Formats: sequence, structure tokens, C-alpha cells
Amino acid sequence: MDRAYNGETSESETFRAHAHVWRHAFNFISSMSLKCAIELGVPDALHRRGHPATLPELAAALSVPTSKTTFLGRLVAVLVHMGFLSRQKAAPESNGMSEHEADELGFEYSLTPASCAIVKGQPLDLSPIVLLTLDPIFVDPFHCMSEWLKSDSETDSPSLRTPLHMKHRKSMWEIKAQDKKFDQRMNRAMASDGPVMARLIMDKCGGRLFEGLRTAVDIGGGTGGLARELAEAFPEMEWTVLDLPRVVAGLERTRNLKYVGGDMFEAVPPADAVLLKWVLHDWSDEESVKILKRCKEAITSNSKTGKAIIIEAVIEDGPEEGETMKLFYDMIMMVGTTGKERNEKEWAKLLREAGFSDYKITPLAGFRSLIETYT
Ligand SMILES: C[S@@+](CC[C@H](N)C(=O)[O-])C[C@H]1O[C@@H](n2cnc3c(N)ncnc32)[C@H](O)[C@@H]1O
Ligand SMILES: C/C=C/c1ccc(O)c(OC)c1
Repeated sequence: MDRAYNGETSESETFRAHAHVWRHAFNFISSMSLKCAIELGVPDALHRRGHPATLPELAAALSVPTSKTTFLGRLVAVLVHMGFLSRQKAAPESNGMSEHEADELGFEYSLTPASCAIVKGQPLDLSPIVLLTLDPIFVDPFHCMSEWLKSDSETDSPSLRTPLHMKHRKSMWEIKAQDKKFDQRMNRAMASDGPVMARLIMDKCGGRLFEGLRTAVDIGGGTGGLARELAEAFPEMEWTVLDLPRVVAGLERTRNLKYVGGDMFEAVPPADAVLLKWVLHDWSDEESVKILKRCKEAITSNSKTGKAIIIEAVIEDGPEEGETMKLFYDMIMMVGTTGKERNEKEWAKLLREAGFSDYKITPLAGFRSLIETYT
């Protein structure tokens, strides 16, 4: 019999184990409370206000009716607990409340560093990524994970390719092509990561990264969230964003940045540097090698000193808290795409198979790295 059942385990140890289970079972409450706060615009309202708000003031600012104020208070309690709001005792005279009211509602709430990071429209706003991650299109298929794991891929029915496929009877890419709202949500989430990564890349690599290079193309670059920043930082270079025609339709070129609609599995515009951020983790090894081969052709046809620059997680490198994110993104890739997160060995193998020679990994802050590889 297991130690846990034979009485040798101390009670406190058992309770610690139970607490561990409880916490993990209820983790989704944190995710959903965060999602709700973003949808309601809680951080935005406090940011606009510029000073702390009592619960009734917050309710008014969010257009939550008086009949729902106490319910909002229950969400707010969770947000305080999670570190997305801070709570202080309000000075009673500051809000004109009687002492009795102050007992119940005498707190004021303000932003924390974590909620500042999800104020909409701020340069480094993470809220679009949260809303994409917690979209039912991604969350629902997690309920199918066990069923999917037991289904035999050998039968190779397309509907068994991913749990997302199993749930929606379509691939993520088909949904993205058909559902305008989801398409926008995803494009926005990706674009919002651009300025963050551009800043990290410039901090860690500076001008060295593009030294001697005249042209660059961001493959699967979405609406240009990253390329626009880099085009501004490196104005003497010519920049191109390649993405599917409907993603880049109607996007205006700037002085040194243009958009090209196309299919990266077919052809990639020639350039000295090819960028791939958060693209290869969407695809299996076979698919990734195909993309990388197109990239290699694009580089060699243009330059002898060219390189590919891959911005992705490298599993097992970097600090502990980064590791959690890599593991979680690996689940998202497994549930939603045919891709995966890769360790250094797996990256090296992909690059070799696609015909790249050497590579160099520079860890960026957070959970991603920059991989430079040469033709
Ligand atoms: C996860 S997003 C990453 C976007 C961007 N690189 C970033 O990091 O913000 C993947 C991108 O690949 C694009 N994509 C998917 N299939 C493609 C294809 N066959 N050719 C070109 N782009 C493609 C999608 O439209 C999407 O913009
Ligand atoms: C819920 C998140 C979905 C997602 C889908 C494809 C990606 O490449 C990705 O990269 C961060 C995120």
C-alpha cells in the first residue's frame, strides 16, 4: 500500500497534497477571471481614472448596473488575490460615506504592475494574447485531449490530426480563414507581440544582427507587428512581410516596408535575411523543413552572407519560469496545430535537414530565443 494511505504520512503532508490538487483543479478560475477583467475593461477604467476607485465607482466606470455591484465585488476580490488589483482602505471622508457603508465598501482599488501590462492599447499590452489564448476555439478542444490521445493517428483521418480538429472538424487555419472575428483576434494577438520582441531583439543583439544586410523578409509576419518596428529601427534596409493574401490584403506599405501575399510552402521573396517568428512551432518537422528549404532558396539566391533568424522558444534553455511557458505553449501547439516547441537538438536537426550550416542561439528575456542560422 502506498505511504499516503498507511498512516505513516503526517496529516499535514496529506493536506498539502490535497491543497496541491485543489489548486490545480481550480486554476481555470484564475484564467477566466483574468479574461473577464480584460473584457470588462477593469484595468482600462482604472488607468483612465488615474487614481484608485471604490467598488461603486468602478462599477459605474464599467457600466455594471447597481444590481450587479456586489457580484462585481466578488470578481474584484479574486483579482486582488491574483495580484491584478491592489486594495487599500479608503479615507471615509474622501468618498462621503457613512461609517457603516465604509465598513462594507470602504476599500479602494488600483492597478498593479501585472494589470498595467493588460491596459488596452499600451505599447506592450498583453491583453490580445490573453483573449486569444482563452478563446473557446482553443479552450474547448482541451476537453478532447484524452479522447484524441487514445485515437490512432495511423488511420490518418484529418479530423484526428489535432484535438482542435476533433472538436471543430476543421484545422485552426481553416477556422482562421472562415471566421473573420477569430482571424482578427489572432492577427491582433500576434501583432501585439511585435513591439515587445523588437525591443528585446534590439536590446540583446543591437545593430549586429542586420550588419551588412540590405533586405529582410518576415515570413508569416502577419500584419507586420514585428517588421514595422524593425523597419523603423533599420531605416536603411528594405523590409517585406510575407503572409497569406487575405491577412495582408489592404495593408499599406510604408517607405521601406511592403506586404506580399503568398504561400511560404511555395515560394519566399528573395532577401538577405529571412525572419520566422512563431511560425515553425505551428508546423510538424516535415512541414517546417519544407518552409526552411524555401527560406534557404530565398537567401542563397540573393546574398552570400545571408541568414535566417528564427524567434521561438528553445526548450530547456533559460530560467525556470520560462520553462513553464514553454511547456504550456507546447500543449497549445499540440492541441491546436501540427507543431510543437523544440529543444536545441530538435532545432539543430531541422536546420541541418533544410540545408543550413551553422547556428547560434541567443536567449531573449522571457521564454524565447533568437536562432541565427547561415546558408
Ligand atoms: C502564429 S502566427 C505568427 C505571426 C507572426 N510571425 C508573429 O510572430 O507575430 C502564424 C502566421 O503564419 C501565417 N501563415 C500560415 N500559413 C501560411 C502560409 N502557408 N504562408 C504564409 N503565411 C502563413 C498565418 O497567417 C499567421 O500570420
Ligand atoms: C492560443 C494561442 C494560439 C496560438 C496559435 C498559433 C501560434 O503560433 C501561437 O503562437 C504564440 C499561438
